[in-house]
Amino acid sequence: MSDEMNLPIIDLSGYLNPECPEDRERVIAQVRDASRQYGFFQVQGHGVPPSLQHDLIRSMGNLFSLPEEEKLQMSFLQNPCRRGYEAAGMSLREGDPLPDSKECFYIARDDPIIELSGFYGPNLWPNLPTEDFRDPVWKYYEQTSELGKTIWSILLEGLGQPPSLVEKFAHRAIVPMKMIRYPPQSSTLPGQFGIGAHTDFGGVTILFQQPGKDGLEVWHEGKEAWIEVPALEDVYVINCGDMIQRWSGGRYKSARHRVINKSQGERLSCATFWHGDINATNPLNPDDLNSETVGQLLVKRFRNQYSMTKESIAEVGAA
Ligand SMILES: O=C(O)CCC(=O)C(=O)O
Ligand SMILES: [Fe+2]
Repeated sequence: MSDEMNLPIIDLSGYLNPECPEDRERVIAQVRDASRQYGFFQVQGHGVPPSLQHDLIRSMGNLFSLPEEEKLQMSFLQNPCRRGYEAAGMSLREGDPLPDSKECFYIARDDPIIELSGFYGPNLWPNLPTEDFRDPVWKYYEQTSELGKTIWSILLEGLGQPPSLVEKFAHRAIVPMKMIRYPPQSSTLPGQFGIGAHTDFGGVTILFQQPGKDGLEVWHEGKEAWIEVPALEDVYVINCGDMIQRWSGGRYKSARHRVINKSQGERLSCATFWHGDINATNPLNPDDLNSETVGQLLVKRFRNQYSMTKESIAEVGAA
């Protein structure tokens, strides 16, 4: 069941380049209200150039059209830092009848040395000319990573905190980026989702939908309805993950969402997840009894999917 509701579109330029103090305050209030009501909102005036968004789409096309065999050689399951390729049909959520139809490619911070169970380490890059993938994708990563941190500052200000509080958990922030391809719905099985209903588990998600390729739906608890989020040119979808919901004492929501590819052909999207430092605990409430860190959350998420050793789990302090 869908509904007439729309997620607000917020113009971030009032925060990034304010002409008067009211501009910033307006954006902070809009972000706060949307995060309370929906856990989701859309933004324009975000500063990521459209040309870079187009370069990302082109690069993702180059990657996903590589032969399946070559993609499988980059499997993230064989990579010590969980970077690389996830084939279609590999994610099955509890309660879903069928696995997701999506295929993905993961990158993250690029560190020369593998540390802390691979949460820090080098990326894996496909064998494509650098201008056809690595350069534009990295540029895009850096820009959306910056945007993620800015959104965190705005969210913190909405809770009456100074924007600089973000620096407390941004020393070597964990920021994975997931490039996603959804096959045409006609080539999926009946009842199969592009990505089944889930909440994001961590911090801020910066989601880019290929313009015109609708498919994202967000659950509105109050109305008990799925809100369709159109894929608009130069507009990002932002949402709060479970960690934000917890850190904010429930003031900001982490809303369930899913993807059913509504376009005729394939659909591309890209999610940058700005979580925070691996050992970060709730900066809003040092007395929070649930002091789960970003690293512990990540381990929880991954331990079913990967064979993580006891030692590597202990390294990030997760029993
Ligand atoms: O592709 C999309 O529109 C949403 C992706 C998503 O929800 C996720 O990767 O967590
Ligand atoms: Fe998600």
